[in-house]
Order: sequence, then C-alpha cells, then structure tokens
Amino acid sequence: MAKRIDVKDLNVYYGDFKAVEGVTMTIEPRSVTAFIGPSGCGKSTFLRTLNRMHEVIPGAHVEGSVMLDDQDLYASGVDPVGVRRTVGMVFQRPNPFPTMSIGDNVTAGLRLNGVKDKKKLAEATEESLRGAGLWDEVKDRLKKPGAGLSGGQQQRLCIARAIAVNPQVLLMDEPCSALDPISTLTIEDLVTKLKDDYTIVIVTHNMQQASRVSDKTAFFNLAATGKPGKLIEMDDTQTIFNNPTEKATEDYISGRFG
Ligand SMILES: Nc1ncnc2c1ncn2[C@@H]1O[C@H](COP(=O)(O)OP(=O)(O)OP(=O)(O)O)[C@@H](O)[C@H]1O
Repeated sequence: MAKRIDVKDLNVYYGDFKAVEGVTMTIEPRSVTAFIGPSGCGKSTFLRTLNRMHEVIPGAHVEGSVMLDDQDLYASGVDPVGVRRTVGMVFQRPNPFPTMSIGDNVTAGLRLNGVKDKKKLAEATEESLRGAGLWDEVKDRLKKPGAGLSGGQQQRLCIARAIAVNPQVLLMDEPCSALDPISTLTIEDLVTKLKDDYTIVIVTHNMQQASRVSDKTAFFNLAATGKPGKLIEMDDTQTIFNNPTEKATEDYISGRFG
C-alpha cells in the first residue's frame, strides 16, 4: 500500500520566481520523513509538489520529476485529482467541512468518488476513525457537526478523512502547529502508528517533534531572501540531530538561526 517517492532535480516556481531549486531525494515507504528549515525555505511549497497541489496556484509550475514507485506524477495524461487521492494531505489548521457531521466529514471523499452503499460508508467511517484514534471519542455523536470538536479532535478527524480514501502517502504540513501540547502528542503517537501502513512526510518547525516522530530528516535552507530554497542534507534523523555533515544544519538544529 505505502509507496516510495523518488524526486529528481526538482525546481519549483511561482510564475518567474524559483522558490525551490534542484531537489533530489528518496522518501521511503512505511517511514516518517520530516522536512525542517527556516521560514520561507520552501518546505510547504516542495511538499505540495508531491501531490500536485502546487499547480492549483495560477502560474505555479515545476521542472524535474516526482515518481511514486514507477508512476511519474507529472507525466502527460496523469490526472492530478487521482494523484491527490493517492497522496493525501493534512493541513496546518484543522479544516473539517464546518456544516457537515462528523461521519459525513470522514466519508466526504468516498461519496465524491461515487460510493453510495450505506454499509460500506459506515464501515469506512468506523475504520478511518479508529485509524485516526478518534472512534471512541466520537462514536456516539457521528451525526453532530465536525466543527463541534476540539482542535486536536478536528485534526484527527481530518486525518480520518484523509485515510478514508485509502491513500498510499500522507503529507502533513505542520499538523500540530495549531494544537496544544497534549493534542500534539496524540497526533505524534498517531503518526508513529500510521507509518505501518503509509509513507508519511511531515513539515515541522518543532525540532523535538522531528526527532520524536521521524526516521529521516531533510533540512532545507535558502542563501538569502528572494533566492530559491535548497535541500541541504537528508539523512537518518539521529544523524541529522547528532552528527550532521553540514554546518548550516547544525546551526539550525541547535537554534543558532531560523
Ligand atoms: N502563493 C505563492 N505565491 C508566490 N510566492 C509564494 C507563494 N507561496 C509561497 N511563496 C514563496 O515561496 C517561498 C517558499 O515559501 P514556503 O511557504 O514554501 O516556505 P516554508 O519553508 O514552508 O515557510 P514556513 O516555514 O514559513 O511555512 C517563499 O519565498 C514564499 O514567499
């Protein structure tokens, strides 16, 4: 189910502005990869190229290739909507559909894909909510609005919604930055559990979080404002945090800049 991502020589643009330059990396299946680096170095921009979300911005485009196992995501004829189904995304702010019930939030993607069978939808609701560690908290109020949950519960609801369509990869863009410390730890535990089934990529500003949850860490940096962000180094998380090759990495993780 989980797939490997191979990125080669990727340049990412907003119109004429090159926001990210020359990224080559492999993201292993059934593992957690963290993207770290100072604000503006292109972590979120790069993340969004991994499910073709980047190009929804007018003028935004990429050069280079992103392979999901043996599928080139940017080959002509590839349907970006299908890519986004295979490579799910969880955003910084929990964004459940506010007027929808908890249950309908979970199955929104499935229903959009034409699934109508009530039993199937009910099974998917329970399985996804269990997967997101939220079932016990909401099983008696599936018909209540998703917006009535706490921030941490809403974020787990968004994770349930993302996994309900059976993706192979989960991209998470600072999924805990709007959450309190307890909810953050709950999401971190969940990420650790989900990696048995998915390839997970997480953007985080929280160094402890990167070191707690990730197997590999990629450090991005930029030479100056207006210059493109680059991948400086990527390695086992332990190595990046204890014995990085590049001085800039060490300076960043030890809090000397960024
Ligand atoms: N919609 C956009 N249009 C034009 N430029 C953009 C857009 N979004 C981001 N950028 C620019 O692309 C560069 C990378 O931004 P990005 O948000 O990817 O960085 P980041 O590392 O994720 O930052 P942060 O940690 O602050 O979220 C920045 O120079 C930013 O101003």
